[in-house]
Amino acid sequence: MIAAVLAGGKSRRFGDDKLLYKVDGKPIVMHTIERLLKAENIDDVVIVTCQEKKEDFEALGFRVLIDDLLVGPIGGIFVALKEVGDAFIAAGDLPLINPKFVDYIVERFYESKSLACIPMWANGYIEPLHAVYSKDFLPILKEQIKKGEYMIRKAVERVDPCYILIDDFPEEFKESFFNINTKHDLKRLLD
Ligand SMILES: Nc1nc2c(ncn2[C@@H]2O[C@H](COP(=O)(O)OP(=O)(O)OP(=O)(O)O)[C@@H](O)[C@H]2O)c(=O)[nH]1
Repeated sequence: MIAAVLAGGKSRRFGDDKLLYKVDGKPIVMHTIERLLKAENIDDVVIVTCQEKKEDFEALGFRVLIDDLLVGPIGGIFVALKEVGDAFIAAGDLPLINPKFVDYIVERFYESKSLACIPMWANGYIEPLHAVYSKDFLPILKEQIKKGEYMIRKAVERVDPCYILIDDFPEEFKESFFNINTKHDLKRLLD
């Protein structure tokens, strides 16, 4: 399966583009990508970003898809599924993403035959940017985007997704969801 890394965000909370910010000599997005490529079920990575950042991300050596909807992550997922079919969708700012957990989610997706396989916390909060979606989810995304309803949760609730209860997993799997929003979040990575 292809992993599509969303990289069309504004990084308002971070300041400059957080995905290109270097930690240990490597852009944060490369930390995410290298871990994704360690997953046995991931064959390759594509990056979904806006036209202006195309070259910056191409320089990393991966295929870049252009998202010109720019309506938030839901638009990035739409572009990815349209271009590559079923995909593991990951935010670019997940430097601790766990390859074994990624493999587990992909396996559950194949077994469940659902349109989406999404991790969920016990309080009902979902992690839609660390999840697998089927290309058959495209018409639902299209309708939601057309309506101006950009919350991924709303699209997901229209199908019967396979939810994976995160709380049942060990700490190293939970770390997979640690994401960078501000410069302060970098501290945990560097510790
Ligand atoms: N392709 C694409 N990716 C997006 C879009 N919006 C956000 N992303 C990506 O989705 C992931 C999560 O984004 P956020 O951290 O919530 O948003 P952000 O815009 O990057 O950051 P803030 O401006 O601080 O909210 C990041 O990897 C973003 O690059 C979009 O419109 N298109």
